Amino acid sequence: MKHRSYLALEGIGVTFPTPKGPFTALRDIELSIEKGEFVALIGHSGCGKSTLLNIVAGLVKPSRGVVFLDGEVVDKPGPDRAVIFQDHSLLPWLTVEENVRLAVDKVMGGKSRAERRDWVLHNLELVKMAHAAAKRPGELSGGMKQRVGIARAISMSPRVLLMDEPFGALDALTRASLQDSVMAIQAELNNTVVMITHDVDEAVLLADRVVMMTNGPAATIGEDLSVKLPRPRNRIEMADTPDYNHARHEILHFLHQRYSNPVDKAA
Ligand SMILES: Nc1ncnc2c1ncn2[C@@H]1O[C@H](COP(=O)(O)OP(=O)(O)OP(=O)(O)O)[C@@H](O)[C@H]1O
Repeated sequence: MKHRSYLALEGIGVTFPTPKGPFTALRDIELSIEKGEFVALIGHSGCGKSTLLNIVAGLVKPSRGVVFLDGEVVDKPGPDRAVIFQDHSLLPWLTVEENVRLAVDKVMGGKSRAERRDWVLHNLELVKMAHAAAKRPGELSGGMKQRVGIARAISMSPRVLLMDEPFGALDALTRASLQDSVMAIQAELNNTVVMITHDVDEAVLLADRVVMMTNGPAATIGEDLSVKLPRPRNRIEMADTPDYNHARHEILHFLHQRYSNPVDKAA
């Protein structure tokens, strides 16, 4: 029997019906991700990254192909695939603790109230937000809200963590601090992660593999680069190493020479 990876996207294609006729967003996507791998997905705006992530989340149905997770076909959303969006989507009328508890209650229904509370606080500690457990989202900065969003996602112990530009709305310093936290959490939990990013440095810093997508319509995977940098990674020490610069150069070449931004081409 064929070996299938933990997360396997096989022959994925997506065609959307539009008023102007069918629009093929993605074609022939083949992607195999092993358990514990951190994969960054990069490509120009509109190439279909969110569509691909949403297919794994079960929010969009592919027109062709199948997604397998741990041997099972993915065809609907489920708590085994937690999604973190750019917009944290916390409920404003609940406290930080209550927001995370909503997710925990979904997956730990059989556990006692005290056990669930401990688990919520443990996850808030992982993202360094236990001190703000009683606060409401309106009292938090953007970076803090995103930390709570991460706690909510990992508290469900998902099989796959899906992140759609999770730090896109944050300033550079806050972003760096969250990237460091994500690396620390990853070192502890070894989650399987697929993260969309537009940031080349972020992709190289965080990922084991950087999957680069061609421009749409009918976008597909153009390159799949292994990032062989040792962990733990330190952004300052890494910046001067040949391996870091090589990975960065490969991605920049792909994005700005082989598949330059379609908007620039049209100008
Ligand atoms: N429901 C839909 N109906 C029709 N077209 C769609 C639909 N969803 C997405 N598209 C189109 O599919 C293409 C891919 O969209 P998608 O949002 O996945 O791109 P993206 O790479 O995530 O973009 P960005 O980086 O700007 O977020 C775009 O051309 C978009 O207009």
